[in-house]
Amino acid sequence: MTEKIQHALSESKTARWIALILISSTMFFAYFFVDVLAPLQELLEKSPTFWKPEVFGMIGGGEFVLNVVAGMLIISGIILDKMGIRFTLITAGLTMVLGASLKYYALTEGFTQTALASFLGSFISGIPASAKLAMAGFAIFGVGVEMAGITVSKTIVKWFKGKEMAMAMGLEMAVARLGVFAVFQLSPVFAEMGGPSKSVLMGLIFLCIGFMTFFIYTFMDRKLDKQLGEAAQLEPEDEFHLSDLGKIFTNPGFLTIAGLCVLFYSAIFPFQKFATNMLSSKLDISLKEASAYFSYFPIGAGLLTPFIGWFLDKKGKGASVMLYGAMLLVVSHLIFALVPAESFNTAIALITIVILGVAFSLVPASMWPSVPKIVEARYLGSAYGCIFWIQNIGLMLVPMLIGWSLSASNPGVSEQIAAGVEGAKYNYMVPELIFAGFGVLAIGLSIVLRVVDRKKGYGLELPNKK
Ligand SMILES: N[C@@H](Cc1c[nH]cn1)C(=O)NCC(=O)O
Repeated sequence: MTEKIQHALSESKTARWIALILISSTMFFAYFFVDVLAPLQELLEKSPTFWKPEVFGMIGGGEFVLNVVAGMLIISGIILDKMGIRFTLITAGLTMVLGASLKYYALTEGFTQTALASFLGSFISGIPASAKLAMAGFAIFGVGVEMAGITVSKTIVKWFKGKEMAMAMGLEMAVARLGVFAVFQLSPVFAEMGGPSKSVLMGLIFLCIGFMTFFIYTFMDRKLDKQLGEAAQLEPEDEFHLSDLGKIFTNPGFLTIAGLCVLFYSAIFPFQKFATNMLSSKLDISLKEASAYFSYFPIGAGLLTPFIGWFLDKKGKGASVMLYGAMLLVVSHLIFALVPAESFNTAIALITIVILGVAFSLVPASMWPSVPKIVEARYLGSAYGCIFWIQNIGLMLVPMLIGWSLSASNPGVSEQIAAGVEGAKYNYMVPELIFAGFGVLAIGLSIVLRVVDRKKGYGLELPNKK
């Protein structure tokens, strides 16, 4: 058995990195689609869609509805542990393409003429028919993207455990963040060519390419499993049981990391949806320019993440790094909230984006490789599923909260924007203070995590590389 492991494909550096490139490429396209409408908030507020900030926030949160309410993320984790990596990757890829196709259809002219559009427009008149269908499509896509995320994490553990695991996870996230960079650069350009539906169509085409890279990877995965043979087969007592969910939800390390995860990411991903409009309002610049500035946030974070991962593999200090990330998160959101528009300029905006980008590399780089240290390998997929489920509750509700708080703290502005009033813009102080509040709570939980780690001996401060 030892010999089999020694000759396994995962022992070849080249094979490991090829596997990583293939699965990361899909995540590039998936993250592109996640934020494809983010730079287009103001366009969507106007004709023909008329999506107010609350509706825009609801669509953003809608991505996570099925994962949270129907428990799809927990089910995805169980599917992963029971059915394996190959089956789950293909299912995730197809689900993303299906959901994205629906979202695209919702924004086409063709849809507005259909009986479905009349039916969807016949109830809850504050939410346009296009928004309702787009939300349904995005919710289906959301099941796929989260299923893909947990499967990719488990796949990286399979190939890199005991080797360059944090660095590999960091690189995967870097490639995914490049997808966010690309979308903030390209989505406004595509929208100029044919409106928001053109941007979504391009995102859909990219997702089809992403499905192909997942598919190609499955051949490597099959080969690795064949080579490992019985070494890869779990003993009956090692199999995943439903009762393991109880173990996950009573594990103090898991609960603290999950809490930290929902707080931290609630101040990042929902912020991404509103950041273009916030920068454009605060700096008084066009959406295209604001979107281009903001694109440096994911790319900066992405470039730094593998280096932080490399450091964590060599030196450890994972729990402390999460604390520093939470601190930087608070600093950046407080700058966005409290520096008045008259003093806020491009330099301050870029410096603040860099601070937030550093936070966005410190926390993910240390958080995801920490999970295999606190749970057993046989239910690792379910543990990732459960963490993402808790995270998705925040990602579902926070965009709605932010959209609502933006409208409530700026009475009459959305009506002015829809009517095309020159110079009408939002003040983002209240939403930014809400984001900073999540960061403060995340600092508290990072401190708790360090205490729990010391008490339970998870080794979160130890290097990953043996
Ligand atoms: N929930 C996942 C994937 C995701 C990205 N945007 C919305 N959902 C996640 O948080 N992955 C970890 C990361 O740091 O990207």
